[in-house]
Amino acid sequence: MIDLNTFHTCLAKTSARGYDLDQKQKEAVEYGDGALWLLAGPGSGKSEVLVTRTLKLLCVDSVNPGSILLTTFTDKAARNLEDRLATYLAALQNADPNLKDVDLADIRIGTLHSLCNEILQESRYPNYQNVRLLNQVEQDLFTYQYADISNYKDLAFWEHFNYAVRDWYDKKYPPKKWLRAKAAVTLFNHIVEDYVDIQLMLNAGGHWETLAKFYQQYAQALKDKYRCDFAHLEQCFLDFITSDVGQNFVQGSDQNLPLLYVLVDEYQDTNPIQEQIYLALANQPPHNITVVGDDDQALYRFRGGNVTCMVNFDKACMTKFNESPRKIQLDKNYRSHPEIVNFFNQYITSFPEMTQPGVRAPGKEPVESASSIAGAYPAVSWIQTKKVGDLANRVAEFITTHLIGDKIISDLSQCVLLLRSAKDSQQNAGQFIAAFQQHGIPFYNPRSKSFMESEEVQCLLAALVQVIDQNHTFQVKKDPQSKPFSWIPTIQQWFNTLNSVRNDPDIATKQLDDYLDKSNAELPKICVNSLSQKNQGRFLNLNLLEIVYRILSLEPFRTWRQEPIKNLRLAKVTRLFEGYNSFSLDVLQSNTAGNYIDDSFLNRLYNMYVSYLIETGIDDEDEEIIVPPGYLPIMTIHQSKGLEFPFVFVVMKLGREGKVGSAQMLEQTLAPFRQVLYPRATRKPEDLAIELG
Ligand SMILES: Nc1ncnc2c1ncn2[C@@H]1O[C@H](COP(=O)(O)OP(=O)(O)OP(=O)(O)O)[C@@H](O)[C@H]1O
Repeated sequence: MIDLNTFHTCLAKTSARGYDLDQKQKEAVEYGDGALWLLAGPGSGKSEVLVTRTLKLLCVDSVNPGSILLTTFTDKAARNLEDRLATYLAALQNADPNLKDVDLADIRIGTLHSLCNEILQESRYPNYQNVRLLNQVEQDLFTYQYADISNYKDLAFWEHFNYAVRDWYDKKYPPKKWLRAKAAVTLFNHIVEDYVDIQLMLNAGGHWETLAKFYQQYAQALKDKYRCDFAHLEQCFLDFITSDVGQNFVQGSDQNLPLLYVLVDEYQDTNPIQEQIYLALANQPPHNITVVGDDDQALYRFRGGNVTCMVNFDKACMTKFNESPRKIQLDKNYRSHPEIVNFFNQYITSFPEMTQPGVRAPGKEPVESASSIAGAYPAVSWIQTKKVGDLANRVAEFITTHLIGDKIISDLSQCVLLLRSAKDSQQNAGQFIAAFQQHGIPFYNPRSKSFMESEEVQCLLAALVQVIDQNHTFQVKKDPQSKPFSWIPTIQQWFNTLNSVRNDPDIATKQLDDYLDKSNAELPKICVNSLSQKNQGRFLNLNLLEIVYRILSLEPFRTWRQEPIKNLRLAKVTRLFEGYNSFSLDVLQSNTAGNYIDDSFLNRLYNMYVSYLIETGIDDEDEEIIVPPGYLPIMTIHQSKGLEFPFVFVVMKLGREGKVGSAQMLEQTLAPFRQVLYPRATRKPEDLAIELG
């Protein structure tokens, strides 16, 4: 294989990384056997080090790729690791043809969920046989349909867990069914991910006991119906890995190589059950586990990420392996101007809560500036106004007169505007968009419209409703209290959007018009005619998903699907229908006379599925954003993760830092029920630390 010096020299070439690693980075790459705890500051090259360490194992130490598991928090980050590995390996293979047999395809690389699923299937683990893995939407639908908690209307119970209920405005009444189902999903996921001892919760009595029983019913329903959600996938994997069969997997067998190295990126976003999994995977001496993360960049608390795992990795190793990990702090920042680094150091310790013992990783030194960016200019400054509109105007003026006027940037895509939400409503990006338009600043805001507000999604849904509900019966549907359903105006809005598209002379809608007219008249007839065919009764062998596919094959959807953002959204609707379809609830049915689709079918569709889309909204945070030249991008901090910009505007409300978020409330209230690996402190504030460019 290749020797260490040649390895470093080759990667430092411009054809690969383009710079040599510093001493601490190299130390981390070269570290031998045992647990390694890499505490990294922002822009300190942590992913770079993890990738280089993996390659060093492969190319210098000749470790078989099949013995390495490399994981991170999101699919996007996993793809990024894969890309870097492939680029650098190609450079190494060029330098040394002996490395040509190193095959990255054999590394187990991906998010933990994807790896757990893959390994359990490969190993044919009996408890995970013939199980359908539910995605987020399917878990919501499952809970709505099969979890008893969704029908539980006890006001005192929901008040007790009110921090888990989103958008519950009228607290005089229990939350509506969809809000209850969504809150239940949050609570159940946390129970599993926080590694809660359900017996402790049962013993606690009162609302906790009620919750524990509801959880047990939900977990049983999953089993009975051969479904599994992501949190239970992790639990199942932990059971597997700690079983004899699982130990065979870790130690190697005829079927697979032993798992010798576990490397985890973004460890600050790990949750307690994942922590258990990683420790179990590395349970064999010499415990080759490397974790990399920055406890000041824990962004995914709302998805169950729990920064205490990163902060206490030493305690976890001591408890589990009776050994301390080697701690290396990557404390040089290669990305930002020294003034930004200074600002960051002060900002992060400016909250009293962040200086409490056990809240940040022990002995963490301030970040040192090491970037080549220099110059005596105010690298950090702020604009403070009372009204958002004034702020938006000042930002727009700053961009036109200073950044462009003084030639600080050569292209708008070198800046980014970061907001809590990029939606174009007044309280979010709306006033910035107005100010940019006024100042002639082209902007790129792919998430300006929420998923459900976008033209293509509304048209697709309206077209589907038009096909199956030709009489627009949705307009007169009433809830159990005989009040019109709150989602009716939204469906009407979809129709307004569809009609304006159909009336637009510049958009080709002939195919769609024909299909809608024809299917409208024919669909119920086909349903009723199938009565005579092969005992199909009044059911038609056609489901909603097939109608969705049909609509998508017509203009204007064909053209829309050529546009990446629209295509992503349309594909997502299709996936949503696939999820709905998997419940086998949507068998199309007509009335006996064959002139309209049966009401019970429509009621289920509207009450369960359409109201889900409308009331809970769809999250499209994770899609990759590619910023086009010439445009100023607007995005959320989560969307910007992994991207670099020379100039960053961060919009924040002063004073919100002390607010306790719902995820944090969950973390704190569940803490007494958690199975204790070691004692840990929890953080008080929302702890959102962000890096300026
Ligand atoms: N030793 C080094 N010399 C010069 N540049 C470096 C060095 N190490 C890292 N960099 C550069 O610093 C930047 C940050 O690297 P990388 O993206 O790996 O950091 P990170 O710690 O994962 O970032 P983040 O904090 O955003 O997660 C990159 O542009 C990288 O090329």
